[in-house]
Amino acid sequence: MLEIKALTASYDGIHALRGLDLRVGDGDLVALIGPNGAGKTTLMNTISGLIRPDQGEISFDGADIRRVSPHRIARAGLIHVPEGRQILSEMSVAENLDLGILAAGDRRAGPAAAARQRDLVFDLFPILAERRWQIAGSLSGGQQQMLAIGRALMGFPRLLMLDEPSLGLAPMLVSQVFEALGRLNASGLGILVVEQNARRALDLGRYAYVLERGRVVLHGTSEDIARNPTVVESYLGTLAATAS
Ligand SMILES: Nc1ncnc2c1ncn2[C@@H]1O[C@H](COP(=O)(O)OP(=O)(O)OP(=O)(O)O)[C@@H](O)[C@H]1O
Repeated sequence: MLEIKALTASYDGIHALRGLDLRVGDGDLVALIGPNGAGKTTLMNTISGLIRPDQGEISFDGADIRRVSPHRIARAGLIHVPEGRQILSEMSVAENLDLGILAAGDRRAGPAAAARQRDLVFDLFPILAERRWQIAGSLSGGQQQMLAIGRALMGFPRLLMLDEPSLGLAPMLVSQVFEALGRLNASGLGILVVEQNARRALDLGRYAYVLERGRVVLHGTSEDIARNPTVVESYLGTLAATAS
């Protein structure tokens, strides 16, 4: 589904991605972990067309998307929930969800399919149904994250990319959001998720990539990564004390 080869990207000549390979198959749930500055956000922004790569390949369903605009990438079914959520805080929950339909473009199904998709979002996050007429900016951080995911779902994604969906969320809300991601994946949706907390990432994903300084330094099944001595020492050991 998503295939990345030898990808490089930079900011004003400073390399952020240095020859990165990654693959997300149909219906996979893949977690990206790594320290601050490893390039996780840059990778997501490059995949979704917000940053032009210097070199390398990015293909989605076999099509080269390196020079494709972000809205066309979303139309193809690759939808990005950026870090910081970026919901429209002056608009209601319902209006934010309706805007998500635009991402589907030509793939947009009729009103009946959109209504079914809205029901799916409300089933996944019942609080959004309760608050559908509320101004989005008045939601809690966790509810805003649910809205950001809900809005992305309204674009009928085939691969959903999420950048740190747990950032700033209370542990109970993290569990709710991750449980929702697990349910979506079980229904066939491909998911690529950046998660700062390695323990959570490995619990969530079936497959994981560890990024450091713009490169993949390790990848494998979550069980294998969780047993890797370097990961245990660098990520799990120190995080065990702070993990919720
Ligand atoms: N807009 C920017 N301008 C210049 N350099 C940037 C910019 N954004 C990121 N960088 C640099 O690119 C590298 C990768 O950053 P990136 O934000 O992709 O890492 P990350 O793994 O997502 O880290 P974090 O967990 O802190 O978000 C870092 O060295 C960072 O300082």
